[in-house]
Amino acid sequence: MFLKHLSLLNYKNLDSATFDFDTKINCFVGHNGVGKTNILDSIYHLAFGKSYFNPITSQNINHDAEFFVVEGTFEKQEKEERVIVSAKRGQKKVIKRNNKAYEKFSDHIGFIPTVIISPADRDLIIEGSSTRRKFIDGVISQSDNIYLNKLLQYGKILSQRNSLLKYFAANHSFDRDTLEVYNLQLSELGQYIFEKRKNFLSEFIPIFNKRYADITQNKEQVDISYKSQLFESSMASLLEEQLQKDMALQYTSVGTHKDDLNFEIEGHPIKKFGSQGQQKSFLVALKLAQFDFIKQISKVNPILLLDDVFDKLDEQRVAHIVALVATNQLGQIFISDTHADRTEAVVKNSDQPYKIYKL
Ligand SMILES: Nc1ncnc2c1ncn2[C@@H]1O[C@H](COP(=O)(O)OP(=O)(O)OP(=O)(O)O)[C@@H](O)[C@H]1O
Repeated sequence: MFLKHLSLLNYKNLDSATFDFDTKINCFVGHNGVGKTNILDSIYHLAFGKSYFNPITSQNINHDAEFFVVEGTFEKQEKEERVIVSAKRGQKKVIKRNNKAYEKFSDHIGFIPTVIISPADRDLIIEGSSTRRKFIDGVISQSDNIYLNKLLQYGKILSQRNSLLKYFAANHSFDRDTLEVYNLQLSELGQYIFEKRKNFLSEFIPIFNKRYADITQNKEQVDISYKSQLFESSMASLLEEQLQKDMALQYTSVGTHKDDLNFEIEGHPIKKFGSQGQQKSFLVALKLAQFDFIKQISKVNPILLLDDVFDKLDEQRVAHIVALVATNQLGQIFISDTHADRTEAVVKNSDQPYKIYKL
């Protein structure tokens, strides 16, 4: 699968641009702030229906414009697929595939398998648990639409249950039957999400470990483990046990929305004890494992977006990625970089066809 053609209108700082891409390597080079990352992000937008960097749609519209349009023509299993994402200020975003608008954006997720490696990935290590939940949910959802829909349903019921708890507090009331309806649904969905995440991680972690060992030549031992309250108790029992606390807090304090991942190096949290280089290797391994996992399930090479990696990674890690490109393990790749010479040297080295766009 590859992106053949991209056209942008008023997407962030890009007023109007069109590209005809190579099926292998495409590089965007230019000074800081010219819009290289924004081009990669527009491709991400076609795949996920939102920006990787700024999920607020209206902020992706050029400051001086009323709307943006991103249009991509992909070739997937020898068929041409046209995806258009457009947004107008004050209106709902529209995503179309072959001229037909999606009713549910979630139906589009996974259609254009895509992985991004970016300096912003650092949030996965330094930020709170929601970034790590989003990561695993994103990887699973790209290959499992049922999971994505259950996850969305869970979020909806959770917020309804929280509203109910607030209503009880505001009105000094309690209605066990109504609460029970939410508990039942939340328990079923939570249990499903827990099982899926657990099974996914049992497959994903060995892939990740292998990628980390390849990048670092087996230098140190890293690990990912799944942290969930559901290991101790079923979702239904947790909700029951914590009812008094939830009533006092006026929100649901237990469930899969509290899950997290432990990222460790030699048995210690990588956030506190990993060097910068080890953290970078960890993140690249995580993303390449995402690539492998999606490829294994979808049977196509995901599009790989490499944002600023040459600037932010050291030589050894860059050499590793280039070697992957050279051995043709990857599919179509988009690279952004500030140094034209460096990019050219790297991609020439890979012996693969490429195009360089100077912005
Ligand atoms: N909605 C918007 N309207 C106009 N400009 C925007 C909008 N959102 C972001 N920008 C601008 O886009 C520019 C950043 O573009 P981008 O991140 O793609 O740069 P880059 O070429 O990748 O730079 P670097 O090499 O520093 O990463 C900034 O100048 C930013 O202010």
